[in-house]
This record gives sequence, C-alpha cells and structure tokens, in this order.
Amino acid sequence: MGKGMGIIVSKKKKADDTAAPSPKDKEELAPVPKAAVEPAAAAAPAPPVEPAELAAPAPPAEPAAPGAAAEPATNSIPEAVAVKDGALESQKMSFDYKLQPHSTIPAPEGPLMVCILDGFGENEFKDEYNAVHVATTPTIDALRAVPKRFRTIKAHGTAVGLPSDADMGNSEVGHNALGSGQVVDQGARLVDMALETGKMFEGDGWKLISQAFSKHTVHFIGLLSDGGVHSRADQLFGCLRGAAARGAQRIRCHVLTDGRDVPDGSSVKYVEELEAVLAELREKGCDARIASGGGRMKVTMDRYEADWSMVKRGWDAHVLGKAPYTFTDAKTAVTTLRGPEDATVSDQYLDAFVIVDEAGAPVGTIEDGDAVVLFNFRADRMVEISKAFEYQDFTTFDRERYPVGLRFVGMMQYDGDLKLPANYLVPPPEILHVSGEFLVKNGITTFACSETQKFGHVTFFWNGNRSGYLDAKLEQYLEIPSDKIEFNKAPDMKAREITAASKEAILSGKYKVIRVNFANPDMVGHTGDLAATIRAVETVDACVKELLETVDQVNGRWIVTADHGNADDMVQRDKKGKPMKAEDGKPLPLTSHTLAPVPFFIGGKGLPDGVVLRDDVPDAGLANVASTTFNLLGYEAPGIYKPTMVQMAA
Ligand SMILES: O=C(O)[C@@H](CO)OP(=O)(O)O
Ligand SMILES: [Mn+2]
Ligand SMILES: [Mn+2]
Repeated sequence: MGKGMGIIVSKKKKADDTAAPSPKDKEELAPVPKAAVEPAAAAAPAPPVEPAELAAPAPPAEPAAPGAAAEPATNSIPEAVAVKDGALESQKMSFDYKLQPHSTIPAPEGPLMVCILDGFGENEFKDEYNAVHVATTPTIDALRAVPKRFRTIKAHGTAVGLPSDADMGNSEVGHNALGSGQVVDQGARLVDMALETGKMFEGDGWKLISQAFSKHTVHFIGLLSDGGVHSRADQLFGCLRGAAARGAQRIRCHVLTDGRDVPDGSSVKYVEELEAVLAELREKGCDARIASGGGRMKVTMDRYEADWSMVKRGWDAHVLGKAPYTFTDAKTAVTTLRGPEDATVSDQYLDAFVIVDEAGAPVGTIEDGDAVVLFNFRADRMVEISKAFEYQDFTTFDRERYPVGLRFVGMMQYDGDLKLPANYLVPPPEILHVSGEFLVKNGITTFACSETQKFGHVTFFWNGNRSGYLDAKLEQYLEIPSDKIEFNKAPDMKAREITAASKEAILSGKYKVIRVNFANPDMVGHTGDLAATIRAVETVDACVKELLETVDQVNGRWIVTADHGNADDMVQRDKKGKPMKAEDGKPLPLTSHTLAPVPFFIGGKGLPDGVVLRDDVPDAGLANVASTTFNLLGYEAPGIYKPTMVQMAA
C-alpha cells in the first residue's frame, strides 16, 4: 500500500485492561480484538542444533560494521563471496564487462554526477499538501522547463520488481533498480511465491526452526503492517499458520508498530488482526501470543548503525523480557503508549513494551533452544539485530544473556557478503552485474556520498545488496553522520554537509562518477509534518543548485532524479483523491511513500546540445537510468540492461 490509498484509522477507546487469558484455558480464549570487513572470515554458518543438545553451536564471530568509514584497502569484496553457487559464479566470472565507446555520444571532459532526491515524486495531486509543489524550488523548476531534458519515470510496483502496481516504491528496490539497470523479483514477491508454492516450508531455514516446534518456542520478530516495504502481515500470518500446522507448540510474536509505511494509528488494527490469527491458532491447541513490541523508529529497526540503542531496547524487550512498560495484552499496550488524543505518540515511536502474565512475569522471553524468525524481508533495518542474534562474541552492547542453541533465521539472508544470517527462509534476489561492477572493471572512479540514514542506499542497495567496496582503489564512499532526532525538528538534515563534500569531490578531478543522495524529502516526509517537509524540499533545491554549478565549472554532466515519491503527498486521500480530515477538522497526515513517478533530468555544460531524451520509451522506470548513465559517460550501455532514455539527435 502507498500514499494515495488512504485509510481512515479511527482512534479506538482504551481497551479493557484485564489480565490476558491463560493460553491453557481454551474456554477463555475469546479473540482480543565499523571498521573494515573480510567477509569470508565471518561466513561460517551456525550448524543446526538437535533439540536435546543445547551446547552452544558456535555462531560465527562478529565482523565489524561494513561500509561506514571503512579503510578502503581492506574492504574490497572477494568476487566469489558475492555469488551463491557454482553456476552463478562461473556466469559471473566469464561475464564480459568491457564497455565500448558510444557511437555518437562523446565522453565528457568532466565528471558525471548522479543526484538522487530521496522521496521526491512528481505527483498528480498538485495542491497544498504536495510539499514538492508548494515549496519554492527555482532550481528544479528551471530544470523542468528545459525541453527534451526532463521526463518522469516509474518508481513503484512491477517496474521495480514489487508484487503489484498497488505497491509504492521504496529505497531498497529503487536503488537496486537504479544501480543495476535491471528489474528483479524483490523480497516481497519472493516471499509471496515461497508461501504460495509451499517452498517456504521445505527449505533448510524452515527445517532449522522446526527443530524447536515440539519442545521449545518459536519467536517471530518484525514490522507489523501491510506496508510491503519491509514486511507484510499476511506473510507473517502465513508463517504462523504454517508453523502451527506443522506442529509448533508454542509461538510468541514480537511486534514493531509501523505508522510510517501505513497511516499513523493503524497499529491498533494490525494488533487486532494478529490477535485474531493467534486466537485461531490457540483454538487448534498452539499456545500462541504476542510477547513484546515497540515502535519501529525506537525499537530494534535501526539501520546503518545510526543508533544502536534502538537495537538494545529491542533485545531487552524481546529476549530478556525487560522494557519500561509492561501490559497484559498488546492492544492495551499500543493504545496506552499512543497516549491521549491531543498528545499522541506516533506508532513509529512507541516505547518498548513487554507482555506479562497475572503475576507480572514476561510471557515470552527467548530461551535456550528456541527458534527466532525475523519476518522482515528487507535488509537494512534487520542487519543490526541479526548480528546481535548471530554473533556469539558480539560486543556492541551488553546482551546480558545470550540464549544457547538458538535456531535463528531471517526471512531472507540480509547481507550476502557477510552471509548474515547464515540461515534464512527464502533466498534473497540475485542482483548480478550491477553498474558499479562495469565501472570498476573499466577503471572508472566513483565517489558516493550521503548521510547515515541513506548511506547504505547509495552503496549497499546501489551495488545489489553488497556491503563494502566493489574496488576500494577506484571508489570512495563517504558517510556524513546523521542527526539522532526526529527529522522534522531539523529538516535541513545534513544536506549542506553532503553538498560541501560532493563539491570538493567534483572539483578534485579524482572521480569520473559522483553519486549523491539527499535524504530530506523522504526522511522529513515520513514524519508527516507538511511545513518541515516543504522546508526539506527547499533546502535540497538550493543544494542541487550548488552542485549543478560546480559540475558546470568542470564541464561535467549530470542526472538528477529520485528513487520514489514521499514529500509529493502529505495527506491521506479518499478514493477520489480528496484530502481526508480527522474529526477535529485537521488533515490526516500521510507519512508513507507514494505511488508517484519521479522526475528525471539530464544536463550540464559538458553535455552536447544534441543529447536529448528519447520519446519512444514512455514506460521507462528507474531501471532505465543505468543505461542512460553509461551513455552520458560516453559508453554504449550493457546489453543486459533496460534501454537507455537518451539519444544524440540527428
Ligand atoms: O525508512 C524506511 O525504512 C523506509 C520506509 O519504511 O523508507 P526508505 O525506503 O526510503 O528507506
Ligand atoms: Mn528512498
Ligand atoms: Mn522512505
């Protein structure tokens, strides 16, 4: 679901705070509504453990964080670890990466800059709630006015490998498509297929967790919504039913509330839906309950090591059963933690909570021999918690207790280089021959820069979910540390610092490709704060102006585009597109991405006048950008990529 598919979420009255029913008593069970990484060194998978034998299975040692501030010399990725099996390896090894000069477009004198305005869509609704439209953006306005050098491209749904065109785009699939020039079936779709075909229940990951079915607890941890960006509730339900049907005796869910990919306040509805499924399982004799939770931006789902304290809060709640708040049922937890109508805490930021029994004891701590499933398919916000579960010698925070003999799996493997986690339910997408590989194999230098919140987007996602450098001698990745606050409070974020660093890189003459991501329209858009998002867009417009002028100084060329919409619609709408209002008359904010296409601009003093956008690729999407990039560098595009959007006019 995405922006433009509004749902009114009515605020429910505080739920009855009676003690949770004993799972044994079916009569009472009415449904309650950094440093460098040598990937190979970290690759030893934890062997499956027999139920009886709870000796430590010696999980792999913890490698340090990839990417961020890595020492280039030791951070390169051995070719062989980026592929999964012999067939793929040989396909990759024998692949011809040699780029040929373009037949009509000459190579530029200066560099090519590719600038991603994260979450900046071209929305059909051009009203007061479209921050892109309302913001004063002289730079982007001028770009839109240049004939044959501006168009929009698709950034959502099947154009980026998602299950349907009702799925909004997101940074993972967007940057994958931008960086790889190809459309691959993404995690959401692969999990759907694994459930539909039953393959989910036949794989090694499932076999591992099924060892815990008879005598231990199976825990499911992840984002509870149907946003389809990181996870989907229906997929969780499929796994829960699948586990119970195959003999799981005891199931515990640890739920992270969303309000970012779905409307704020909808957490209550998703908890009710989950409770109904758990009640159904209890009817069938499986002791199934929610055990802990918290808001996705406060608990467990940190990314790119922006704030490890989030992950510690998650560990404490899910594993140890410790949290600042305890409740006897999850609906009461969520409604209470959201607070009163006039001062609500958003679903994204709910405090950690633990569900306890009548005696105050947590109902679902994670114990020796238990199975743990992270049910998110998307990687970025699962990597840190995976490390805490997977690495026995993990030291980033004090885990206090590390359960012995855990059967730990991800919905997918989140990092193919680190092989993290070693065990998973569904194999992740294979994204081969990404544009960065063509660049490094042809000796072309790259500088990539963003702030922490988007750093992995322009590196890890861009490179087809590979951590670290493709070639440390030819690439420089720069991470500007993000603020650790809600971004509507500082909507400029680190745009000016990113601009300054990128200008320096452009002028240095060291790099042929400059890749920049500005986080503001997306990260501020996710807060639902319209005024702050307008400011975010204006800041980015001013920064783009500086970058374009700098590229012009060195006779370079540029592409300015985006990965998906967000800031371009800040209100929930009804089916006809009419803004929806709460009972108090205030507009209902929209925090999610949108289904809108994104702008695509080309230009630069070093771009010959004859280079224009073609008019025969009307359906082009993000995956058509990579070919275009190679053309603007003066090369023919790789044949396996989606077609270019540019040509030299006759
Ligand atoms: O913040 C995130 O995790 C997602 C939204 O769920 O946004 P993006 O895809 O832009 O990173
Ligand atoms: Mn994005
Ligand atoms: Mn986003």
